[in-house]
Amino acid sequence: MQPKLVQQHAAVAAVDLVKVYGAGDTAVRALDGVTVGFDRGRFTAIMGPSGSGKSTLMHCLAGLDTATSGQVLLGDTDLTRQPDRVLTKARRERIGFVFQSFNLLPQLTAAANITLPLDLAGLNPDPEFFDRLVTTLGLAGRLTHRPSELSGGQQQRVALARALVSRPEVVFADEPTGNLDSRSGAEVLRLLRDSVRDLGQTIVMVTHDPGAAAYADRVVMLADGRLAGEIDRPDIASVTDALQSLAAGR
Ligand SMILES: Nc1ncnc2c1ncn2[C@@H]1O[C@H](COP(=O)(O)OP(=O)(O)OP(=O)(O)O)[C@@H](O)[C@H]1O
Repeated sequence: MQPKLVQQHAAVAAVDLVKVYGAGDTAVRALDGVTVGFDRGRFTAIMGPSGSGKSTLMHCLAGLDTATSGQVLLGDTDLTRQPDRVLTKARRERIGFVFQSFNLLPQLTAAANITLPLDLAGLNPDPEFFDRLVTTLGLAGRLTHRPSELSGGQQQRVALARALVSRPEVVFADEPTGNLDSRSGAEVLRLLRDSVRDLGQTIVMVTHDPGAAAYADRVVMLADGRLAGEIDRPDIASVTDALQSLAAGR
């Protein structure tokens, strides 16, 4: 696909992205020329076999890792051409993160964890949006609690509020339900989907779980560091079939 076409509706895009770890005989080509756009206001899941490059792609898209060649476009900004201080600012102000391990600060209350990225950027939360977010996420009665006083599902909802509160251009979610029981996991996935539907949020999620991917609007498949197909409006059966075909080398 032409880079211009990929970029047009994309909140974030990779253009001919290559990532090589190491050098010489032991070099690993984790990304081997990936061109893909992630549309604004959509929920996309990245899937593929273990070692296919999912985490590497997400880390490069989020400016957490540098690519060997190619471009990462966040809106009109080419992240691959920016000095560290610009990358740090972009990560803080334009991108939200949700990790498998929640990554909350144990000494801070839920409310302080949620507003931390804004505090670090010297910005104030929009009080109306903050209230709407914590009410929607079922956290209104938990704001003074510390992470150790919250269940896993509640901690992940705090992490989700933290990712959404600045209305970032993209939220990256890395196996966000990996540490949750199936009920709490389903709740977090519903909330991710609702934030796309109700707030117009753009979400890119890496997952191994076809059940989680079925909440997305689109699934992008990777194999051996390359794009290996995509599914529009996925369901569990179509995702499982595609993964099985990849595993069988078809
Ligand atoms: N820091 C690193 N140094 C060397 N090789 C690496 C490094 N990180 C990843 N790799 C290699 O790059 C390839 C892609 O890894 P990556 O973690 O992106 O895959 P993945 O699809 O996310 O895998 P998984 O589903 O197992 O998490 C793998 O072969 C991996 O071993």
